[in-house]
Amino acid sequence: MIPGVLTVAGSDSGGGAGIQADLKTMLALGVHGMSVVTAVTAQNSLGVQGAWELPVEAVRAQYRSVVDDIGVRAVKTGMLASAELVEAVAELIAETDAPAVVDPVGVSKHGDALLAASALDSVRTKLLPVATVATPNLDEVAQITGVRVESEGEMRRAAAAVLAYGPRWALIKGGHLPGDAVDLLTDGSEEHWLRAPRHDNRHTHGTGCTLASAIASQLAKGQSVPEAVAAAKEYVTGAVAAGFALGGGIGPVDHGWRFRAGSER
Ligand SMILES: Nc1ncnc2c1ncn2[C@@H]1O[C@H](COP(=O)(O)OP(=O)(O)OP(=O)(O)O)[C@@H](O)[C@H]1O
Ligand SMILES: Cc1ncc(COP(=O)(O)O)c(N)n1
Repeated sequence: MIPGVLTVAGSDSGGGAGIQADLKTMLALGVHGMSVVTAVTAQNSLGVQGAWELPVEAVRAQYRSVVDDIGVRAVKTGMLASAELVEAVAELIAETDAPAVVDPVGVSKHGDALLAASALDSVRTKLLPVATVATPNLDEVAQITGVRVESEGEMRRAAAAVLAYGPRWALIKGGHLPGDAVDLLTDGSEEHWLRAPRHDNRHTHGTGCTLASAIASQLAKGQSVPEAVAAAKEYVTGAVAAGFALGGGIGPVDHGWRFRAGSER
């Protein structure tokens, strides 16, 4: 049976991040991708030109349609836009018997807000406690916990601050630090450092969404959290290496890099 994975996230019209990145990642990793759209963005390689949230009822209905009939082996969350949506999604996850990967998306690569400032408290107190793995980048760590990380050594303190809100595991993404692309995965007792060479490629739109969806896909296939994160890191590293120009700004990572390996693009 092909395991089903559900993404609860915003739509990126440019196809590089959000729901579109999630579904492409799921296809590439051999699971059946399903989606709950929380918001629609008008977005391209230059930034986010507009964003519209869906009513909470529309989000609940999509989620229930999928879970009640088809069932899910893992859930991934991305852009949730408002406190109301964060709380509704946290309640739905709490009722679901499947691991949840929470990417607490705050701002886009271009600095456009994808989460209201008034929703931060709901992320801390409602969403993080139901996460199996939380995957904040360093800006999100600072917003959520107040801990500012400027070197690899400080990532441990950031992880402890995130774990204090209750996720089972924290994956602190060091993609924004100079040097190797280093992430720290920990549950407070085990510690796994994931290190990959930094690819000098500006076309990295969608890295965070891709990594979180890849983790959810691997969990759905039955891997443990450390195994799933290691496999997801390898997938996102290849996708960043193959990221390509599209439009006039930051292009997307290549979700199909493994299909294209050895063939002409
Ligand atoms: N230039 C790069 N080369 C290799 N890996 C990278 C690069 N940039 C980011 N990564 C990796 O991509 C994953 C996502 O990390 P990042 O910190 O970029 O997340 P994010 O900030 O949520 O994404 P985004 O910056 O797209 O919003 C991490 O595993 C990170 O180490
Ligand atoms: C709808 C939507 N969701 C999320 C992101 C962040 O993207 P990422 O952190 O993967 O680059 C985005 N730009 N747009």
